Amino acid sequence: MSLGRAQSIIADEDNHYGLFSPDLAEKIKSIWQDEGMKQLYAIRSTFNLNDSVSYFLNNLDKINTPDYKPTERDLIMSYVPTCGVQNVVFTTSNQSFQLFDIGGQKIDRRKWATQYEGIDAIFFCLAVSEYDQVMNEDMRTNRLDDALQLLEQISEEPMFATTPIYLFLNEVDVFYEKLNIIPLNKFKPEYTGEDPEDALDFIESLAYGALAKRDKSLYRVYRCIAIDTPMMAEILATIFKDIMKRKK
Ligand SMILES: Nc1nc2c(ncn2[C@@H]2O[C@H](COP(=O)(O)OP(=O)(O)OP(=O)(O)O)[C@@H](O)[C@H]2O)c(=O)[nH]1
Ligand SMILES: [Mg+2]
Repeated sequence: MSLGRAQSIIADEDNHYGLFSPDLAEKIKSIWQDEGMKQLYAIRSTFNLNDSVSYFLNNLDKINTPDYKPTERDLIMSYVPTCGVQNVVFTTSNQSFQLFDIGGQKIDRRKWATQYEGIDAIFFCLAVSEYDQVMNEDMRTNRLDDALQLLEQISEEPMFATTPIYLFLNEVDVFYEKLNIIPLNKFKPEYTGEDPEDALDFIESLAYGALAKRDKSLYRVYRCIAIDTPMMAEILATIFKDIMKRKK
């Protein structure tokens, strides 16, 4: 029955954008409840499905209304790939900051380094949960290996020799959830630990390895869940204080 519903959703291409008809919304909800779908969702990383899909499908009734206005939470949960470089100016603790948000996709990386002389800090976000995933760009390169290699490259870039790097080991929640289904040693055979903490320590040790040639005072490592706003507020407050202290 679900297969028939799925096929009719795919065929109904004209109604994929904008408000879904009640019939289409019901079909989507019914498929989302399907047992097979639950099993498929548990292995979503094998086909690079975004982690916030459950959030939006669980909230379909709220979203699929003509006067729907996204909440702050909805915006945090949405994935909008950064194209090129986004320049954001914001104020915190009476201090203005300029942030260059650089897309992590390979195509955006060509613009790196050459433009960023004289910056006060680098924020590097590494998704620890991506240990089993490949890059969309080539469907081959392991995402964790790629991120670690890029971290090492930035860490050793002469232009950033005195720039502090704040490394976010992000998506710890997804990482813990995933470990039960996809063992870490399947992708990192050298990992011999047993519990989730060992696994995170192991990933952290890989990150320290990538930063090894850098003076210890020039980087800080944080484990985090970016969608946990209070957690991020606390971490970022510490970081912005640290940046200001370094500038004095
Ligand atoms: N569960 C969970 N989801 C997260 C976490 N961090 C980010 N996400 C989700 O992952 C997606 C990340 O989106 P962005 O922050 O736009 O991604 P990005 O890293 O800037 O990606 P690019 O712009 O392509 O480089 C969003 O759907 C977030 O809700 C996390 O710690 N836990
Ligand atoms: Mg982005």
